[in-house]
Amino acid sequence: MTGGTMQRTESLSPQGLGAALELQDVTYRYRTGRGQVTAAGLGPLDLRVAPGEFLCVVGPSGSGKSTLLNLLAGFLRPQTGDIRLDGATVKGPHPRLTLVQQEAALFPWLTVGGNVSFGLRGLSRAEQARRVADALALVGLPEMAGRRVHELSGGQRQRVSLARALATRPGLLLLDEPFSALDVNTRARLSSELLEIWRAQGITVVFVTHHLEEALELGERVVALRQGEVALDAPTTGVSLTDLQAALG
Ligand SMILES: Nc1ncnc2c1ncn2[C@@H]1O[C@H](COP(=O)(O)OP(=O)(O)OP(=O)(O)O)[C@@H](O)[C@H]1O
Repeated sequence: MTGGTMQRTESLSPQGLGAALELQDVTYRYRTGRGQVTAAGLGPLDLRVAPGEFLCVVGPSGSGKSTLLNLLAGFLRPQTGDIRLDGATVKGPHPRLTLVQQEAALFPWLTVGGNVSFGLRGLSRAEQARRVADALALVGLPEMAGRRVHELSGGQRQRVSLARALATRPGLLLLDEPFSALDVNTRARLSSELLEIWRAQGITVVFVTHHLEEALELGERVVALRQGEVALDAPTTGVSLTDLQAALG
């Protein structure tokens, strides 16, 4: 583990939503159709992310970023080691964490509000309505609950996708290239909005991106993956673009 990340308690909001994440000796190797283990995958990986920390993960295509996110989200189970969220092993999709993907996967037959409340079944109608309103306000779409998804721009769809994730009040927000399909200006606006939300909510964030500059601008800390292993893990204040490029080879 590097750089004092577990001491960063000052970014915790009073709500203290952020979860602690810990990966210990995690490996995952893909198998061929015949069940033979390949060299492709991830690990062995040790990583700790402190409550309320904003970690960016970068790496070239095939370096293991999606594998890492799928492991963190509980969609894949590690073949060795342990992934713990607030001390408890992640054994599958977990209510304290949520994943926002590159393309907003919204249900076209539901309204914006219906999409945002989708993960809130089981809560009272009043609580669902409150959370939908709060989440849409957080992403800057306060009046959009009744709108149809097909009426939205790409940036608005991604905002709704983020609102849907935030409405579940996650402790850990996983983001997989969430803005890469958007134009440069929308991307910059959404990035700064995400930072504001993170500061206000104190959520732990793991943000995967191809863009090294984006990682350095957004994250408090950056992990660079290369062929499934950590090539660099450091606070972004102490890393230059050249350092990152050099680490990735
Ligand atoms: N379903 C799969 N079966 C076999 N190998 C896989 C599978 N998915 C990924 N891999 C391999 O595992 C390694 C890591 O892939 P992964 O998708 O995690 O990389 P990535 O960094 O997310 O790439 P990209 O940026 O292109 O999405 C690569 O060598 C890839 O070819």
